[in-house]
Amino acid sequence: MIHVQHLTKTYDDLQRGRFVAVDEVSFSVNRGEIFGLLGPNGAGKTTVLRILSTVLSPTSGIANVAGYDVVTDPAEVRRHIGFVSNNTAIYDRMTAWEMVEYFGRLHGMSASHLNERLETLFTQLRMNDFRDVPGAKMSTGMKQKVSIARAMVHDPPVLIFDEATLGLDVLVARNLLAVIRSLRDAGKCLIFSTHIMSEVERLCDRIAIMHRGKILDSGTLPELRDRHDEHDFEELFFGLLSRHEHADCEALQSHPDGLAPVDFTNPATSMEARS
Ligand SMILES: Nc1ncnc2c1ncn2[C@@H]1O[C@H](COP(=O)(O)OP(=O)(O)OP(=O)(O)O)[C@@H](O)[C@H]1O
Repeated sequence: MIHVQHLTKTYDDLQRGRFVAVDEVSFSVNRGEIFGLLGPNGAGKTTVLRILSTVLSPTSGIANVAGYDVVTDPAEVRRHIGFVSNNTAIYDRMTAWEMVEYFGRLHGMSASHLNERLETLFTQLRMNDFRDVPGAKMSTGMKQKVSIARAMVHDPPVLIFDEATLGLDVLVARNLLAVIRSLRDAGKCLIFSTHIMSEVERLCDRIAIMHRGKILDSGTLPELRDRHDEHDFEELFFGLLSRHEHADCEALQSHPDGLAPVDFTNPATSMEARS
């Protein structure tokens, strides 16, 4: 369903010059699978997901979604995906029902089909008790459900969740993870980015660990544990990042203006091992 090969994105940054945000990234995601992209802030997760959703174009490499290339067939790609992030704007004056209906109309759905779909979605996501509540009066949990419903209204086979649990309270985040699991069980292809280790541990069928634009390793949790001879996922993760830092550091030794290594024992480093 999703095939990414040697995907690279560079930005021309005023401060950093030519900056490689995504560096030769390759992975595939199948139907009925949750693929987790795990990495600290700035790893390049959002950039990959924005390329997959056709918002950004790649500098090089291939990204194919549901059989369509993101560069040559962006409209078809958009028809086959739904995108959920943590900062989707919710219109204050529209009710939950109106908002999801509006997005269905944007996808060109007929009135009768749309009505049927809304009934199914509102029941599936348990949104019926707030279908007439306007955006301004919604809780964070309600807003997140509206974001998911409008990403799913056209019933896309691929769903992309970019740091979707960020800022949600524990209960709402837990409900969201349950929704994602049920979508996987219904055969959807899901890609889920986060910096929270326990979320990928509990949710994802396969995991790619990203750092500074590169995938350092990927596989199922048992595969990763075996390969690194480390059962504790947190240890495994930080060990992998540290080894990458040291390798980078050695490569940069001849460059006096090279980047300093990140101290992963420093609490300011943005990773979370939420239980
Ligand atoms: N438009 C841009 N111009 C220059 N650099 C950018 C731009 N967008 C992103 N970057 C840089 O690319 C790198 C990857 O950013 P990206 O947002 O993809 O990371 P991320 O893993 O999603 O982290 P976060 O959770 O912080 O968003 C970062 O160093 C970021 O500063």
